[in-house]
Amino acid sequence: MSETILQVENISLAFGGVKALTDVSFDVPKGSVFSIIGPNGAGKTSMLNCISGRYQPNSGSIRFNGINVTYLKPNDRADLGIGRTFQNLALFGHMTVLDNIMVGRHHLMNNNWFTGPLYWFSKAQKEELAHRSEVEKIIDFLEISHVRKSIAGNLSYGLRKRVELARAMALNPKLILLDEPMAGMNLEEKEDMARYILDLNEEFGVTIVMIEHDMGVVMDISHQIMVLDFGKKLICDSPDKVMDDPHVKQAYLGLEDELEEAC
Ligand SMILES: Nc1ncnc2c1ncn2[C@@H]1O[C@H](COP(=O)(O)OP(=O)(O)OP(=O)(O)O)[C@@H](O)[C@H]1O
Repeated sequence: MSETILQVENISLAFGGVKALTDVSFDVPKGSVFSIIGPNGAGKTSMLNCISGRYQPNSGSIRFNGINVTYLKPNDRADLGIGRTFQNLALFGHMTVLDNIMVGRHHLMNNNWFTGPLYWFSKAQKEELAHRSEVEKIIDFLEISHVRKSIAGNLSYGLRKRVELARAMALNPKLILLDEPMAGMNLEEKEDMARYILDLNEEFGVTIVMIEHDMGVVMDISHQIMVLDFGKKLICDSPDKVMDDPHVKQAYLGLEDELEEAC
């Protein structure tokens, strides 16, 4: 049986009277691509936010590599190896691509406001160069070398999404949370992004938890899919079993054609 990297148990979360999540439990196997799907407002982003630490659930627990992270701050979870990208782009638009990715690296740096001024005299310079070389590897992997010095805000949407992935990778995550990585992309950009996600998973061994609305992509690259509906888990299984499930078809009523196509 494969090892579990993320164990989510009985998570419930409410905003006032709105129940965003009700008693949701699931396990993510280490090294897998795990997708969360469901209609609008089903609780997908809320679940990602509970895992990253942006939201604290009202009840339940989240364990990462056996460590209870339920009440840890987002930065502490990042230190343990949980990285993420956002549904709406969260890059520094006025900074270069390179600087945006270096920001993702900062939590791994020992250099700080105190040692920074000693840059030329201390280990800080060496450290900066080592980090820079790691960042260059990521830039090569994601094929964004040609825009490394460009201002992030001036890039096409597809490229900005790729830079965001690069920044999340810079953190050296063991688990990466992707919130709609292909939203707003054309077909070619989607194919590229799907390939990068698969390579990240297969070559770098990073576990992926992804929210994505494009059912074709979800079916193609996921090992497991969890379906949420009105904040509750409907099913969590292999892509084929999920798409055959009558409750899933019911939740996606009106989207049967899309489901058929994806199958
Ligand atoms: N910060 C918040 N404050 C109040 N209500 C919220 C907040 N975040 C989410 N909700 C509510 O919780 C429910 C689940 O929202 P969530 O964004 O998690 O769904 P989703 O499945 O990601 O939707 P979508 O596919 O549209 O992004 C919705 O009813 C939403 O309005």
